[in-house]
Amino acid sequence: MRGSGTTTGANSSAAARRPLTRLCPSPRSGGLVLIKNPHLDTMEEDILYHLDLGTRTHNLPAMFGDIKFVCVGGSPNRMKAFAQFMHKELGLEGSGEDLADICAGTDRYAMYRTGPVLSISHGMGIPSISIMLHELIKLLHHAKCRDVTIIRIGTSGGLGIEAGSVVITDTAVDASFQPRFEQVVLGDVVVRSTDLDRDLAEELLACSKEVPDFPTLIGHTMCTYDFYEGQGRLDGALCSFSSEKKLEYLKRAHEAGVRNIEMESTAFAAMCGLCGLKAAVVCVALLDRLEGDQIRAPREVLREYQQRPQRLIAAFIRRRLGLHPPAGPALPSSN
Ligand SMILES: O=P(O)(O)O[C@@H]1C[C@H](O)[C@@H](CO)O1
Ligand SMILES: O=c1cc[nH]c(=O)[nH]1
Repeated sequence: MRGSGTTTGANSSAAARRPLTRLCPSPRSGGLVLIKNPHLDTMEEDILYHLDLGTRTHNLPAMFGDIKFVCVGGSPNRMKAFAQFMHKELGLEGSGEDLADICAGTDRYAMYRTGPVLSISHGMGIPSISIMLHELIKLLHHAKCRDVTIIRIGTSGGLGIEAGSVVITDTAVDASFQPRFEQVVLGDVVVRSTDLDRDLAEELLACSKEVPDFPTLIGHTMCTYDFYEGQGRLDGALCSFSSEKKLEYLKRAHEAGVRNIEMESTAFAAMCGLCGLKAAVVCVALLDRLEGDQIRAPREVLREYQQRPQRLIAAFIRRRLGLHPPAGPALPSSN
């Protein structure tokens, strides 16, 4: 049974860590989403402010109760393109071009649904994805969704892999290569596990055989709080280290099993894992960070790279729904 984490005082040593037991999950969820907040039961209404949805204003079970796949990614346009692509891949009526943004009342996040698939943007970085996930997980809970699989489809910097490769994360690690997510709660550091679903990662790797025109691999994903110094880049507005130190760090990451670097996976893995959601992270590498820092590939090439995780996830969802073998060579639109 997973607890919600261990705590340390913000300045105390690791030895002082003690388990946080008050929010332990029930082991029997029956496929429902597990909410680890006793206060929610006492609320008459829950306003999902950043999604522009709420339990009084919307019939969440009717709107979302049959959702089985949730896909998240940084960019609103990418997640719209993914929903439209999935609409075609599922053979649903109409072109899918007119799918409406369910969160149109706010410009924080964008959300689209097609069939049993929900596609949502989360912005850049842990604070942004964390806010979205709090509200999304509560939405799935209020809607009484069951057996939901959630996948982050993103971009990343590769480590020792060819640009355009797709990495399925087995373990999300922090910038010290540890499988943990640290969140400050009431001044204490709460440490949460970043386990992802191994079987799901293997299932996705098996599906990658259906999209053989790019390399797909399983590896650790390093999650950082910044794109520039935080990822060992020499090209930010600030840089406090040498090119030798940078390469030494990235090589150590590679030796620890890291194959790509992005900015959301530890928070995503920790929050989804604690709430009983089967979760995966699938990101394309836009460059090999052992070869440089700047993303130099032309926009067209980058657009095609971004479609790769989408195509893999489409093959996975089709397979799960029994819509196998895959349809023709459709491609997501250019976002
Ligand atoms: O899902 P995306 O492609 O936004 O994820 C990565 C990590 C950061 O959010 C962003 C940095 O460019 O890309
Ligand atoms: O290098 C990269 C590319 C995309 N996203 C990241 O976080 N890092």
